[in-house]
Amino acid sequence: MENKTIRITVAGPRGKMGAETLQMISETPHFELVAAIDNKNDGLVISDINGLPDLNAPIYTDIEQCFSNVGTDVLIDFTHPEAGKAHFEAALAYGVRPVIGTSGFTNDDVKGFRSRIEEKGSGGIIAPNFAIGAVLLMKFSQFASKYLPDIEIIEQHHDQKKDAPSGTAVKTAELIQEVRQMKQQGHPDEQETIQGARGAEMNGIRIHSVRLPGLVAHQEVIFGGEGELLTLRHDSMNRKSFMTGVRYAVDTVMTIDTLVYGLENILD
Ligand SMILES: NC(=O)C1=CN([C@@H]2O[C@H](COP(=O)(O)OP(=O)(O)OC[C@H]3O[C@@H](n4cnc5c(N)ncnc54)[C@H](OP(=O)(O)O)[C@@H]3O)[C@@H](O)[C@H]2O)C=CC1
Ligand SMILES: O=C(O)C1=N[C@H](C(=O)O)C[C@H](O)C1
Repeated sequence: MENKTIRITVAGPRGKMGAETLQMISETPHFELVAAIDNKNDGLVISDINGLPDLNAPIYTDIEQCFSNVGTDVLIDFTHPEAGKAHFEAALAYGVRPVIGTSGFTNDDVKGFRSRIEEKGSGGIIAPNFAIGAVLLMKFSQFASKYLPDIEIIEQHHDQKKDAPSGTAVKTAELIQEVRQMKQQGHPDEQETIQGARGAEMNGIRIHSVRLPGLVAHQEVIFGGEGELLTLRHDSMNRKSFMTGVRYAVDTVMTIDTLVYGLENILD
């Protein structure tokens, strides 16, 4: 049976993830790019922008105007948290289903998204990481943490990343917290002689953020036990690595009436 065409608007089309998403849409027969939301280039079309695919979709700076003019089923957002929150609200107001890849949201932001989706009876997906291997790393880490509860997370990203720690590291710590007894790690009297030396702390787990040119998106979760270490690692070598998950999220969001936070909740 042929898939019904899904009409998609992309927010952040000039960004690293937005541009890759446009390419993925153009290669997916049942996806149609109907518009893009940018913070400039209002009135142009995607093919007017150097380096973007040859697509005729109009660019809007005003998302409400976009949704009033252009019938959209799904909004894909890869921008930054403030814009993502505004875009999420606008999508719900116009009956558009949000698929949000932007990271840097707080716990309260996610709670807010959930209650807004429930009020509207709509469907939405927020995924801190769309790479299948990264989702597996998170689940494997959750499993391992039952047996090896001393854990440190090291996430490594390109130096253009604005948020730290990464959404993936935060989600990993959240998944671990669901099964691991609260535990303060390290020596109880440990002191930092340089602030930040031990990284950020979440639920008793340390998270270390590395930012360097040359990196894309990488994460290690290190488990320490008596006389043994376990290291789980995932590497995204390019941004195509996220596209299988984005495609899957777009198809899935059309079939749900709740907020899904994390791709692990919808993988079979
Ligand atoms: N879930 C996942 O699997 C992944 C998530 N991400 C997350 O996605 C987000 C984007 O990442 P990335 O593409 O690398 O970042 P980029 O900085 O390359 O792209 C962000 C784009 O959003 C644009 N933008 C900012 N504000 C608005 C707005 N109000 N309306 C429309 N566009 C806007 C920026 O424009 P300008 O440059 O003019 O400010 C820029 O073009 C980040 O939060 C990142 O952490 C990244 C990779 C994978
Ligand atoms: O900014 C990025 O690049 C990435 N951001 C997401 C995050 O914060 O976890 C996902 C992936 O790590 C790439």
